[in-house]
Amino acid sequence: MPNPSAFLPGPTGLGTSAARLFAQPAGGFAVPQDLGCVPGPRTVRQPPLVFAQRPWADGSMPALYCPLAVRVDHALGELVNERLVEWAEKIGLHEGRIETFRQTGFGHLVTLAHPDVDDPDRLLLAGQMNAAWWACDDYYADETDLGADPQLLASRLALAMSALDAPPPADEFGDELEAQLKSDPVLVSLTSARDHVAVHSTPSQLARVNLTSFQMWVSWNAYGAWRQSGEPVEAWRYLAARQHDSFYTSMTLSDIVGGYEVPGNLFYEDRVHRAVMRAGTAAVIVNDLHSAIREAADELPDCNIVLLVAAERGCTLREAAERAVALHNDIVAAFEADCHELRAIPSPELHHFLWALGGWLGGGLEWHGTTNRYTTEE
Ligand SMILES: CC(C)=CCC/C(C)=C(\C)COP(=O)(O)OP(=O)(O)O
Repeated sequence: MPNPSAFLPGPTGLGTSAARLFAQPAGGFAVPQDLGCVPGPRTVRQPPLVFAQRPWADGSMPALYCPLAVRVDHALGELVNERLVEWAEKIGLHEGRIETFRQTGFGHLVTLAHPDVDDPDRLLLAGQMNAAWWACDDYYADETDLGADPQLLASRLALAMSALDAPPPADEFGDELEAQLKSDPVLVSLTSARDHVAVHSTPSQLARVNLTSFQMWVSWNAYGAWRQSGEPVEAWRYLAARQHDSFYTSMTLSDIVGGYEVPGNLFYEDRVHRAVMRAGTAAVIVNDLHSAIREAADELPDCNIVLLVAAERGCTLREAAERAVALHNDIVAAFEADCHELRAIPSPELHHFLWALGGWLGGGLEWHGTTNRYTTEE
């Protein structure tokens, strides 16, 4: 892969020298006490992240400042993707659309996004969880021709919560719920993916995945309400909701897939939380940039930062996309600075996790540029 920084000018602010993340721990603030850090070296593959100006789409847009993909292993991605397709077929997810699902390549996404992990089974759990979230997104929230309906959204998402976190038995009421949960492949996919996550996670990590899903769905309910009322949505309001509806959700899997745990009190420590949110938001702006055209085509267009900025400012889609790129780049530069600052916290798990977020950013951009999800019509 060519190094884009070789032919594109680098940014003038943060990260310009930055080819090497984590080379120099920064000091300057007190190390929090009692955060449950587990000291000690880890022997995992973590080559230094290389932040660079990366061309995207047809190369005519301003570059995205983002780590390079750490690992591009097509054969491993294909293996994970085929296992994911087998799983989807078994539970009836995407019936009649399985070839489209195969081509979307979520197995490739997770292989790119978790570059520290070679184990196909651990990558599969990420593929299953992401595929299940995306199935909710497509069938419940976004794709009108797949049955998404804003009037049904909140009720469907309430059941999705039960699919991830089933209530205790409640006599005949519980039986009815169980029958419902088994009747919809989207819900089955959530339960099945969650069960696989549970095999590899601590109770606290599993609860983190559940609760992060639920907070994401609150934002989806807001989008559903906006679609129903037809009220104009300001870009700032959308971005605020997007914070909890971002690839932050996917990134909560990174330590589970990697076989370690960022302790809860560290994961939710303010500065760490902000860094993780920045990474999730930057990654999802990449998604909005790639999906703007497809989302505009739905009869009930989806919220998307490019479309909203264009509508709000009366500018062209290209100008709006340029604004989104600039925002993305600022957020990634701030994330990069966070990573340097957080080196001062003596937790190998945290350092691994921050590295993994950078890996996710790099792999996520790679996948968005290669999947056919945003380029082909069904
Ligand atoms: C975490 C996860 C995979 C959730 C699915 C929904 C989500 C946050 C995205 C994939 C990004 O949002 P969007 O709905 O715009 O995604 P698509 O453009 O439909 O792929």
